[in-house]
Amino acid sequence: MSRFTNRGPVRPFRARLQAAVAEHGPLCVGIDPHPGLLKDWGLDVDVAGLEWFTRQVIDALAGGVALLKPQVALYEVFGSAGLAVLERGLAHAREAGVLTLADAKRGDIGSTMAAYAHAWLADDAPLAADAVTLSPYLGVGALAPALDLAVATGRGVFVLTRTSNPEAAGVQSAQAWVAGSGGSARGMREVAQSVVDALADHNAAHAGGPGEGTAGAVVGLTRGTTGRDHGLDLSALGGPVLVPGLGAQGGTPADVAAVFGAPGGHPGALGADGGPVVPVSAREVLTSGPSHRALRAAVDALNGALTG
Ligand SMILES: O=C(O)c1cc(=O)[nH]c(=O)n1[C@@H]1O[C@H](COP(=O)(O)O)[C@@H](O)[C@H]1O
Repeated sequence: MSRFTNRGPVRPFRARLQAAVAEHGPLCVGIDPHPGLLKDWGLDVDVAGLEWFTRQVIDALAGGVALLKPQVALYEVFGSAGLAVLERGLAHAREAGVLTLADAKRGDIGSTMAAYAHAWLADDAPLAADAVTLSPYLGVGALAPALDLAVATGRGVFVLTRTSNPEAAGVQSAQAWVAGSGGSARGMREVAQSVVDALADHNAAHAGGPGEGTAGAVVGLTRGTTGRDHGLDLSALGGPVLVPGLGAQGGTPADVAAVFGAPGGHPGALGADGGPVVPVSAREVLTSGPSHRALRAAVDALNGALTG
């Protein structure tokens, strides 16, 4: 049965994200159950610990945060039992009314991509989330099954453009020849920018329709970007921007403001219909658990600093 049965028309993911950001602030909290965190929370590093950790984060933060981003890898390490925990966690978050972004970083050739898309974005999929992260190394065009399914089901995708890890620069900053399509011109362009431009073309094709703003970009915040522009032209993106790198990776709320302009989506920085900008923190927030009150306080403090 469709998860949207009896819910009426589905609002596009970006509109739902914008509403959640307006209500709670821009922060996305990563649910990253690292073994060290499980131990710090007094849990065993096993499936029961994973389940308890996941449930506590959701119970503590549903109703207080715009977006939760479970890190799929940290469930996969437990095999099928770990994926079952993730499945139950996604269902619990859905019931609790908090948006979820499955951080699976999928990307493959078209026919396989269709299966990945179904796994994370179809109404009847056990692991369906509100959005999923994608990797464009096989070409942004290869991601079409996911972008199209997200449009059809009112979900979203976040595609890696400039990631927060230093090793990425060699690939993402390389110059690529772009043949030009949609609104983007022919010519040489940074790989990261060519991905942004392809996402902008997708969003432009769905502007004003049910798939508006489906394609988001991941633009990492790192120590290296402090005080500088992120070096991408996001003005035509027309979708949300996920910004990992806060806290454990060295980024601060001041860096978000410096690099992206006003937090939460700034019309001047992203174009009139761009955003919202959604900074991510996992470990920095999670280390304050397992107390629900402390987790919520950590989120409130970060949201305050991001919007202050
Ligand atoms: O797609 C992501 O979420 C992501 C992209 C990126 O460029 N950098 C990055 O750190 N992430 C993810 O964001 C989370 C960051 O976790 P913390 O460094 O603990 O806040 C991890 O789950 C990463 O896999």
